[in-house]
Amino acid sequence: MRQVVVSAPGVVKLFGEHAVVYGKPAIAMAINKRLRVAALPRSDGHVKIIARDLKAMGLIINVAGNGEIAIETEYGMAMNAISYVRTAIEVAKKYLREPRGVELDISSDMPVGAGLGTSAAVAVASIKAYASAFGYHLTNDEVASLAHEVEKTVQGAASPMDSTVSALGGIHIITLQDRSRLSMGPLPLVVGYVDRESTTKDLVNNVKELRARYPALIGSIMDAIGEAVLLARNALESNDLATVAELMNINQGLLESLGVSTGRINSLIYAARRAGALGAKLSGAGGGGIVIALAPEAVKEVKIAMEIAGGHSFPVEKDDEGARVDEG
Ligand SMILES: Nc1ncnc2c1ncn2[C@@H]1O[C@H](COP(=O)(O)OP(=O)(O)O)[C@@H](O)[C@H]1O
Ligand SMILES: C[C@@](O)(CCOP(=O)(O)O)CC(=O)O
Ligand SMILES: [Mg+2]
Repeated sequence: MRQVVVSAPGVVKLFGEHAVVYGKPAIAMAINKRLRVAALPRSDGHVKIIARDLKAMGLIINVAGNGEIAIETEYGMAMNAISYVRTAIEVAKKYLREPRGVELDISSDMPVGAGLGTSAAVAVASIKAYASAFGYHLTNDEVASLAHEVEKTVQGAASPMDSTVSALGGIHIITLQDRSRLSMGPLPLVVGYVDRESTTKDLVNNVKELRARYPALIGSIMDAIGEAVLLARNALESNDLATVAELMNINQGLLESLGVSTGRINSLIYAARRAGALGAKLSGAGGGGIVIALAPEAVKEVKIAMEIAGGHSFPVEKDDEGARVDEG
């Protein structure tokens, strides 16, 4: 029995979120913020999940007459919160054909459910940690496709974007069938974030409903997002940051028209642009959550401006390494 610790990076979506679910390309980058899963095999066959970053949901506290305290959380909410990890273990067990018990202890550098791809990172790290704890070596390609299965199962419709980039690291242009790693210089991004009320699953579903109501119109918006992604690829590869930033602003306008931006997100975006960001957009499913700002000359100013506008903020860089065994 040995403990194994695996980490996987978070993912910022530079271009193309939502439209990627409908077959358009998207560009996403692994960042230097990680989620870690320590896996320890158990001989009793039980799966125990210690999720240190999840907030207790629907807390029920019962204090008896004798002072004894019983604490519960609302069952359905707790099951939802843990659904990615549970499904990751189910998928890994099926793949390894040898169900075994494990204790998973999860901790993360990132806000949960804000657009940094933590659902994919937790699936990637849990699958790799579970397999490694029992002596199986899964390649990061295998982990990527298993984690995509997890995202599809829990989210409903899900692209392979976050699962691929978290497993492999670096920056990739991705479609439903294909991916290619981009080679480019450093990209100085500042993340700002506000709380997100909805999950990615709900936001993807909102866009699906909008598309069903206005198929041609939403189809053209998604075509335009796809076009922006292709232009952005060229700009990134030729290190033309001014064009990258301009395309980020255009992509933001298109996301706004898909109904996934919010007033608070827009406040951060405009604050970042006023403070010197060349481009800023929401990143991920939206509905709150994170904004990314490209500010080569004004990282500090943009960080402060987004904080004054009511967000939390931190700079991020590209991480070329994907999922890795850190210990064990
Ligand atoms: N540290 C964590 N521990 C356990 N589960 C996590 C953790 N981080 C994320 N998750 C899972 O991922 C879900 C958030 O996924 P999602 O709504 O897709 O947002 P995002 O992927 O942008 O962070 C959480 O509700 C939880 O199920
Ligand atoms: C909206 C979407 O394009 C990205 C969602 O990213 P996140 O879960 O918000 O980090 C959905 C997907 O690609 O599966
Ligand atoms: Mg997610």
